[in-house]
Amino acid sequence: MIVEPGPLLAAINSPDDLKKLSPEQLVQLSTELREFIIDSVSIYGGHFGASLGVVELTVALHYVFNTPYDQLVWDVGHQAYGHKILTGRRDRFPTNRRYHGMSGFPKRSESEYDAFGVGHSSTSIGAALGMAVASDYKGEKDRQHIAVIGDGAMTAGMAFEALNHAGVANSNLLVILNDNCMSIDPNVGALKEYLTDITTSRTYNKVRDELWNVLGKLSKFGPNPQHIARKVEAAMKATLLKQSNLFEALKFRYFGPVDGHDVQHLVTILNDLKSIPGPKLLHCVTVKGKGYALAEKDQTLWHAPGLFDKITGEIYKKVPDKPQPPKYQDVFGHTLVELAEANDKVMGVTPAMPSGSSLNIMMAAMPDRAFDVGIAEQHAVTFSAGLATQGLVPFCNIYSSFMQRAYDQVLHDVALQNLHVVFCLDRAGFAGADGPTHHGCYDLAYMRCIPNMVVAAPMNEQELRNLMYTAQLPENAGPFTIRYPRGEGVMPQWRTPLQRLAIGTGRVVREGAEGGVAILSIGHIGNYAVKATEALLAEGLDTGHYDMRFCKPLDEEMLRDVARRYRAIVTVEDGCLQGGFGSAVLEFLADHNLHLPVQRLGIPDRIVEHGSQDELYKECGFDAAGIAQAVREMGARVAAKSVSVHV
Ligand SMILES: Cc1ncc(C[n+]2csc(CCOP(=O)(O)OP(=O)(O)O)c2C)c(N)n1
Ligand SMILES: CC(=O)[C@@H](O)[C@H](O)COP(=O)(O)O
Ligand SMILES: [Mg+2]
Repeated sequence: MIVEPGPLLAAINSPDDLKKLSPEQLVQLSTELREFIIDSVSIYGGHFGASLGVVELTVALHYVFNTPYDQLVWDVGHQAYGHKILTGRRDRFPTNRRYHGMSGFPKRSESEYDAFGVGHSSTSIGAALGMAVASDYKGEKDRQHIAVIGDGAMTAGMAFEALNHAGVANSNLLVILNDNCMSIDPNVGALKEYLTDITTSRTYNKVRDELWNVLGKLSKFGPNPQHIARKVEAAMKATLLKQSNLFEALKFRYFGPVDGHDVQHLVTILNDLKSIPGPKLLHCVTVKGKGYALAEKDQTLWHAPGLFDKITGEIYKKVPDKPQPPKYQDVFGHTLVELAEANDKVMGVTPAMPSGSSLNIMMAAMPDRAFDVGIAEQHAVTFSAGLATQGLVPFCNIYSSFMQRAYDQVLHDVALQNLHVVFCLDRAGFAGADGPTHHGCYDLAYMRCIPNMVVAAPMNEQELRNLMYTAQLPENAGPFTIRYPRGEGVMPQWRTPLQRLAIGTGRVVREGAEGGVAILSIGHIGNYAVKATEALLAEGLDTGHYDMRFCKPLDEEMLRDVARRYRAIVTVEDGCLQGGFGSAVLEFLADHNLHLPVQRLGIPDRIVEHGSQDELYKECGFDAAGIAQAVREMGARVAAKSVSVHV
């Protein structure tokens, strides 16, 4: 099905075309752009509410500024669909987030209009400031630099680090704060309260109302005391908002709050701001999901709803004919509550992903023991460390790729002090359609090299539960990482009894023929190895399979047995090959003089783009067919070697 753009939108192939419209036509264009996004996302999927919320802002920005010469940086980039459509990518939209298709986020390699590659939050101000300082250096005085950042992204330390720098850099930087009072879930924290306060101007309104009343009652001010009051009010507003304004305190000129859905007013304001040099912030108030009633109402659900019927609003769900396995994230969420009910030391922490991690289950059941700390991965880790110093056992759940932000905190605040923090890294391995910014490729490698750290990955729901149970036991006090992928596991009946696992022990999935090949897998990808061994058996190749469960410490006894029994090994991980699980196996074999050929399967040393998880496993050669092929090749290799030795 093709989505037809409205007549104005159909004629826009670049911002130059947009600039031919009159300011009055921008209202109609905004309606058409919004319709196009609704139609497209309903059919092709992707992020939804955030782009709807910035339609007018997007139109106004490209209308007023001279992009791409003026540099426009979108924070996170999940709201940039309108930007992509107006900058020559309208007709590519059906490929959005598809394998080999357009990226769901701005990407420098995709368009000159994408000034900065994004996906992770809170980078926009720093990047735009870097561009602004570079322009200063090059003498490009006329060049504008704009960062569009949401209220959620503004909660991160990185955003404040950049504001702190920009305030004294005096470069030509415009920060647009897109304040819709939402993150993916409702935004949290004191900054949110502050923004709500200045948006509704509670303090100012209160003082103004009191003054108004007093003056209205006093006849001694003359026939129209409220005329005087208006003048006083204007002066008071300027003083009150200026003196107490956080951004003004950081040496930004603060403008707003303004209605972010009034496109013509936005054009006027942006034109005015263009001529004001130095750091300035425009506070826009918008509605996430604007223009699609259901998305305005349930903003979390409609952040990225999947495919839906745009008329009825029904979100399509596959109706299975038999019970399906749950998502790993839900197993985490329910199991954590179970553990917390039995152990009053167990706590939960998420940096802004309560729904995505399913920590919201514990937040609802035990609100005093589960915390959304905002988009603040570093803080989430150090906060967890603080809890642990007091004998509590925090489960700090962070998406694997977002944890990259908090590496020093894991090392410095947790591992060095050997604190009992359990890191649950969701979205480990390929994240899928979100692409390289979100793939959790590196965690096995980056966690494995940290002293005191246990690193484990479950192959199924039961193992996730058992690992979580094991991790919180007092005997395992110390840092403990459990990583698992996006999506479903394999066990429809997943509420298995909780069992302690001995640290550093694997599990024999299948004992293969002696002298053959053994597959060593870590985590959920082991299920693809099961399919491979079944296919190989049908060909007469009886292949061993070991679910190692722990990347650190490795099951050394199991490895010695494997080295004795088989003549070659294939390791499989949905993580980077450099320094990951396969590397750990190689190190062990080398360190113990165990000489047998090893083929490592995993994520190669290059950027793997977006696509479905299965497409990416295939691309990297570790789907079931790829694993089976590697075993065949290893089998042939050792067979050839033994023939030549005997000859
Ligand atoms: C470092 C990092 N942590 C978490 C996320 C996940 N994430 C993506 S969008 C988002 C909410 C952003 O809220 P806001 O900036 O207000 O934008 P809105 O969706 O409201 O437009 C979150 C938490 C991320 N992309 N990057
Ligand atoms: C933009 C962003 O970072 C999130 O919206 C992310 O796409 C969520 O990913 P999941 O769908 O895996 O929770
Ligand atoms: Mg927001």
